[in-house]
Amino acid sequence: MAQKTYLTRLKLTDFRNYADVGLSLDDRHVVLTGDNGSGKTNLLEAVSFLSPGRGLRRAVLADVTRVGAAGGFSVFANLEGREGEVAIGTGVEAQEEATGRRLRLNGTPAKSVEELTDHLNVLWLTPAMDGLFTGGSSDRRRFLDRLVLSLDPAHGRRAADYERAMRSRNRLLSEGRFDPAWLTGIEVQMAELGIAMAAARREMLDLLTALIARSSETPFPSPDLSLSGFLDEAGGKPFAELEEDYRSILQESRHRDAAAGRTLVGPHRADLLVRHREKNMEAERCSTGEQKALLVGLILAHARLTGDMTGCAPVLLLDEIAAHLDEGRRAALFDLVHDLGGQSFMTGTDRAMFSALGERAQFFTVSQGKILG
Ligand SMILES: Nc1ncnc2c1ncn2[C@@H]1O[C@H](COP(=O)(O)OP(=O)(O)OP(=O)(O)O)[C@@H](O)[C@H]1O
Repeated sequence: MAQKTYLTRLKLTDFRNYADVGLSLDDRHVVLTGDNGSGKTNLLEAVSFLSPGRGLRRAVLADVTRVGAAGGFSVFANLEGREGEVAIGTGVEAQEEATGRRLRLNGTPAKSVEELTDHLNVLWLTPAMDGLFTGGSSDRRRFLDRLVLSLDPAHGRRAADYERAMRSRNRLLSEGRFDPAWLTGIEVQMAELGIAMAAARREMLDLLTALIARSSETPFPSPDLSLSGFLDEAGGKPFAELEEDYRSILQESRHRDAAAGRTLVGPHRADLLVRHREKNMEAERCSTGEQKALLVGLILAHARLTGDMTGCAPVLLLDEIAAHLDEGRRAALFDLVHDLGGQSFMTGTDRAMFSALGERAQFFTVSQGKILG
């Protein structure tokens, strides 16, 4: 059984519609109910700031600070983390909003937000992700990379370095500076990073596929997962060969890329393909309800994999998860979430929808930026 990581306290200052709120928690799941616009998703977003990145809304920091506040916001959390008790503080001061948020661990400034993953993993499912299968490939790629990140924290750095190298190559090509030594240097770096990124994605999907194959049946369909759009014929080729393949593709496509104004081949063009296994149908052709169920199945499988691989069950943020499920499916979902062994935060407008959780959850009512017990 994976170790449980859980929040024991959360305090928000000038965060979205919260001026100043504190919440004391035990290790059970957290159910937040309240009217539309009361602040439920905002609270989940605050918890998502306990992981690297821009949180579950991919927010611009300036939008997070409460309208009307003097400037800046903060999120403080105490948690029982992977390495024991830890106090996490993150936020920005008024004048820093453009530069990125600060992070303190036990009162000491952290070197980078990646250090958060030493203490916990936070995963989420929100209604904004409902269009994942029908929308553009960049959303699926971002989704895929977040899945990888929870198992392989170095993936974020690799992807950022790859993007940076690609941007410098694009700049050189667009300026017509075909300096072979310079371009080759960048392309070697892109090949190394790009193949490492592709390999990390593939490895995560292989692990997830194996986990799904050995899981017992649930009311949520099994997703079949694959990648396309970058070195699709790679098969079991060794890394060094793949790097050389990609490097020579880059070299040969300099003029084509210069004309296109972008790099046409690379892991930044890959796509996550999802199929509904039982129906043998692409996810984008499934009904809205089936797509949601597939996504739930995928997130739960990934949460389990994260627990298995890291030894720590993730904190799971499930926004409006119960809304469209019948009573039986809702109860089954709660059992599956509980079996993951972690602390989950769930939101909805109606407390009665969560009654099947019983004593497994602590309940709060959210009202106009206030939290009532
Ligand atoms: N920076 C901000 N300052 C003040 N209020 C904000 C800020 N950003 C968002 N809000 C407000 O916060 C309110 C609560 O939003 P939130 O998305 O948390 O609601 P919710 O309870 O999840 O509602 P729903 O059930 O409709 O999803 C919204 O009315 C929104 O306008």
